[in-house]
Amino acid sequence: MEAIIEMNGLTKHYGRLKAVDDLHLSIGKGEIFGLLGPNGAGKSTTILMLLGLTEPSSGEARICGLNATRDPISVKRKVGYMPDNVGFYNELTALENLVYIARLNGLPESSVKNVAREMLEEVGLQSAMHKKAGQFSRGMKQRLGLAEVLIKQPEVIILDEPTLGIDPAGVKDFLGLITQLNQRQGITVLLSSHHLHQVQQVCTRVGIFVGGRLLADGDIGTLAARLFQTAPFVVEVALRSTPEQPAELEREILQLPSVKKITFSGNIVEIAGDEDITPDIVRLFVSRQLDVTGVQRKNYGLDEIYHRYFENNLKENISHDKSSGLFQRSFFGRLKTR
Ligand SMILES: Nc1ncnc2c1ncn2[C@@H]1O[C@H](COP(=O)(O)OP(=O)(O)OP(=O)(O)O)[C@@H](O)[C@H]1O
Repeated sequence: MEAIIEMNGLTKHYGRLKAVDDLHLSIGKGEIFGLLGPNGAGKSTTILMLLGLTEPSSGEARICGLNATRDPISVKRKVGYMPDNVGFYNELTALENLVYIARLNGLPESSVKNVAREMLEEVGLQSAMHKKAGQFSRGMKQRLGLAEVLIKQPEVIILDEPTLGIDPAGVKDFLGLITQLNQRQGITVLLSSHHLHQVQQVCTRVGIFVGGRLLADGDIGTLAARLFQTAPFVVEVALRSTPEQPAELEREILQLPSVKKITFSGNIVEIAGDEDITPDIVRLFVSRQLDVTGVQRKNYGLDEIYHRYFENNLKENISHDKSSGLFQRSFFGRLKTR
C-alpha cells in the first residue's frame, strides 16, 4: 500500500520531557488509522508535528509526500485538521461560517455558496444551514467542523478526539460519516481517541501510544494474534451439567488438531487453539452425548489488547517511570466517565 503519512525517528522534547520518542510509523493511502493512548501519551504532539505546527527535536514527518517541517503551507493545503474543540463564529449561521471558510481557502466567489451548501449536505446539516452555530449541539458542531475541513478537498483528514462529549447516537452517526467519506472519496483518516470501542468500529489499523512511545501498531486481529500467540482462538462451551469424566474428555479434546489448552470450570469448558476449532469441538461434545447449552467464540477486542500492552509496558517501566500509574489512572478514569 502506498504510504501517505510517514514518520521516521520522530522525536519531540519539551525541556527534559520526551513527549514523543523515536516514532517510526507509516500509514497507507485510504486507511483509517487510530492513534490510541492515555492522556499525555504524545498523540497531540505527534499530530502537531505532522501538520508542521511544531518542529520535531529530531526525525522527520512526511505527509502527502511533503516534509511537514519544511513545507507546512503546502501541507495545510492537502491536509484537513479538526482539533478537539472546533471554534466557529457563533453569531453566524452554519452556511455563513462555511462561506467564510471557503473564501479563506481561496475558492472563487462564484462558487463559495454552492460549495458551502454541498459540504453541509455531505455532513447531514442541510436542514440546519440557516441556524446560528452558537445554537448547535456538540455533535452538530463536530459535523460543521468536518464540513469546514472538507471544503479544501483534503487528501488526508486528521481528527483529534472527534467524538469527545457527543452522545452515543451522535457518535455512531459521526463515525458512520467518517467511514462513508473514507469509502466514497478515498480520504485517508488519522484519528486520535481514548474510546477503544469506537476506534475498533471504524479503524483499519491502530497504533498504541504510551509515554511518548508507540508500543504496537497493526490491525486488531494481528495485534491479538501477536499478544495471545499461544492460542488466539478461544471457544467457550456451556454444558447442562458438569462433565462426569473430565480427564477423559480433556484427552479426547487434546487430540483435535490445533487445540492448545483446556480449562474446566463447573459446567463451562474453555478450549483455546491456534485456529477456529468451533465445529470440531461441537461435534465431539455431541458425539459424547453431552448436552451443550451454549457455544461462544471469544474474540479479543481492542480493550483486552490495549490492557495487555499497557500492563506489559507498565511492568517494564515500573522502576523507571513513576508517572505511568498516573497515565493509567487518568486513562481508565476518562474511560469510565465518558
Ligand atoms: N507546549 C508544551 N510544553 C511543554 N510540555 C508539553 C507541551 N505540549 C505537551 N506537553 C507535554 O507533552 C506530553 C504529551 O502531550 P500530548 O498533548 O501530546 O499528549 P496526548 O496524548 O495528546 O494527551 P491528551 O489525550 O491529554 O491530549 C505531556 O506530558 C504534555 O504535558
